[in-house]
Amino acid sequence: MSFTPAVQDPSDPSAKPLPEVRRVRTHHLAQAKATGEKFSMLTSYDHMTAELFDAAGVDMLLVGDSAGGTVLGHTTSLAITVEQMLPMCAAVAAAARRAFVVVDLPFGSYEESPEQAVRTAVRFMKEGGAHGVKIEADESLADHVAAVVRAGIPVIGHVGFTPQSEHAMGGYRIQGRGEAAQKVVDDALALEAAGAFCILLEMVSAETARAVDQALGVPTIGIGAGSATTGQVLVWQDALGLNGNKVARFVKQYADLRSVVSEAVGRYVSEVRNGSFPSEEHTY
Ligand SMILES: Nc1nc(=O)c2c([nH]1)NC[C@@H]1CN(c3ccc(C(=O)N[C@@H](CCC(=O)O)C(=O)O)cc3)CN21
Ligand SMILES: CC(C)C(=O)C(=O)O
Ligand SMILES: [Mg+2]
Repeated sequence: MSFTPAVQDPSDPSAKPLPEVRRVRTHHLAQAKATGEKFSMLTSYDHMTAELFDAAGVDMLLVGDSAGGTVLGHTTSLAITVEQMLPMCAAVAAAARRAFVVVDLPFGSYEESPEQAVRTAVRFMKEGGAHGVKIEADESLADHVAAVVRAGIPVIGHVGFTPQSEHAMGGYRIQGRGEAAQKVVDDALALEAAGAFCILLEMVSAETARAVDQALGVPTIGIGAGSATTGQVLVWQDALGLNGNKVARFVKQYADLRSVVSEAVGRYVSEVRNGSFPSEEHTY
């Protein structure tokens, strides 16, 4: 998405001072669907990656509950709490100049009632500085989404494979195959009717994702959902090759940060061991 310049080469001598950056807004994402432009989303859980990804032109930053795995070392999406995610959200929001910052409502923080969903979403907007929230929901939670929307909070509805329901779904499985495609379409339509400004599709066939995108007026974001969606999202540690675990087939690795970091840290360790660091120039 290109409505405002996002990237500038700092070594370009003809570069003008950075213009005021215009924030990505929900209507820009709606426009992108209308004009056939694509937009990018990447997760971020801290200030420095948020600043980097924002400056590199990422349109939306997601403070995902995937932080449970990538930051806290959990093996499930179920354990991370609101109290753990709030400071991550605040750190990302403080760094994002252009990107639209979305935070996941974690498992257990929105299912009880529309009131609970509003209360949690308000905390992320107020204390976390988020610009919107993402809620894993099907048709049956549409009234929770509607209540959050009524509070003036932009909501992304997350359908298809929803990791917080992994036990109910029988594990990490591709959703919406064959006859199950209609359920994904119905869930997405119900969340759109509830006021969601965007629908995220996780691990559904490209065919199902295309059907959902065509059925909806609002834009879609995909992860493991093919290329028909208006936006794409990946977990940053997966996309940049920092994740040492096996990553899903939908991940493309744009860098190999593990080898960059291992090599650099290895040199640091050996220079400390052999006394060559610190040298004169790093000494007062
Ligand atoms: N680091 C990380 N990356 C993610 O993409 C991610 C998270 N964490 N946490 C929350 C959810 C869970 N996600 C995942 C994680 C793994 C698979 C996976 O292992 N998929 C396999 C099997 C799919 C199948 O055939 O049913 C694959 O090889 O793609 C899928 C989605 C996506 N999200
Ligand atoms: C994988 C994305 C969509 C997510 O929900 C997360 O990072 O938690
Ligand atoms: Mg999530």
